[in-house]
Amino acid sequence: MATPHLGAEPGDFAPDVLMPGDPRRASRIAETVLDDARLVTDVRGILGYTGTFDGAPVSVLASGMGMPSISIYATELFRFYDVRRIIRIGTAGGMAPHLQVGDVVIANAAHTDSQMTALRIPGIHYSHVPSYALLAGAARAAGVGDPPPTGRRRRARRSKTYVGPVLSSDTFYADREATNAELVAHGTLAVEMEAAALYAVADREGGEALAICTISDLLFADESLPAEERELLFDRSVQLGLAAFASA
Ligand SMILES: O=P(O)(O)O[C@H]1O[C@H](CO)[C@@H](O)[C@H]1O
Ligand SMILES: O=c1cc[nH]c(=O)[nH]1
Repeated sequence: MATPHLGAEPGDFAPDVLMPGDPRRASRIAETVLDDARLVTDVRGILGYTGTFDGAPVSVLASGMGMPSISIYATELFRFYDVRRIIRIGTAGGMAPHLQVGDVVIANAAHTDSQMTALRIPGIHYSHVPSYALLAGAARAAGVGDPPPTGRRRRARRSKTYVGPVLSSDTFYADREATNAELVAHGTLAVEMEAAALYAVADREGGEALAICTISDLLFADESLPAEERELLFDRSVQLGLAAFASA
């Protein structure tokens, strides 16, 4: 039975789902990473595929942009399709000054300016946190906490992976320098638009979730990638997400 927003039948989705915001990124992941991927839903242009990776079933479904959108898809996956784990494969704006475009942030917490989750439990400031097992699996795969490389490898600045809090915002075009400075002073690494709601939905539905975002813009340096390059920013985050699925 399809849901209002997904055309798939029961059993069409794997228990593990990768979830980029962009439907084109979902197609590229299905085409380039999964084996035997088949389209299972295209309602509203939100594309979903199921295939395998290293023999294990894996799905990829776009979330669209923003917390209302990802909340609908995550709820329907957990509630009606027996999905157990969702890893968001996103892009984000770098807030902390040590970040560079192409770096990856694994979100161990998500602050938010949204009312969606503030209203979830009256009187409570809800903590938006990921599945510890998925977080630990992704961080281990990324070598976070390992000793720094020595010798020649040390010289090249490759894409780096960080674990830290993100801001999940309802607004992409926000003029809030003072707020951003305070957030950075409190350890926030990057801004995106879905992780907090995904974490809250996973908690509510008894599932597990994690957000892994690639930096596509720098808020402090006026650097921003064009749309076609954002579409391609997923290699490292998908690799870490799949490793987290396999290890947890
Ligand atoms: O690239 P995705 O996964 O869509 O993520 C980021 O990009 C969109 C804004 O450009 C928002 O959805 C934000 O969270
Ligand atoms: O939400 C987002 C995503 C990418 N870059 C931003 O600045 N914000």
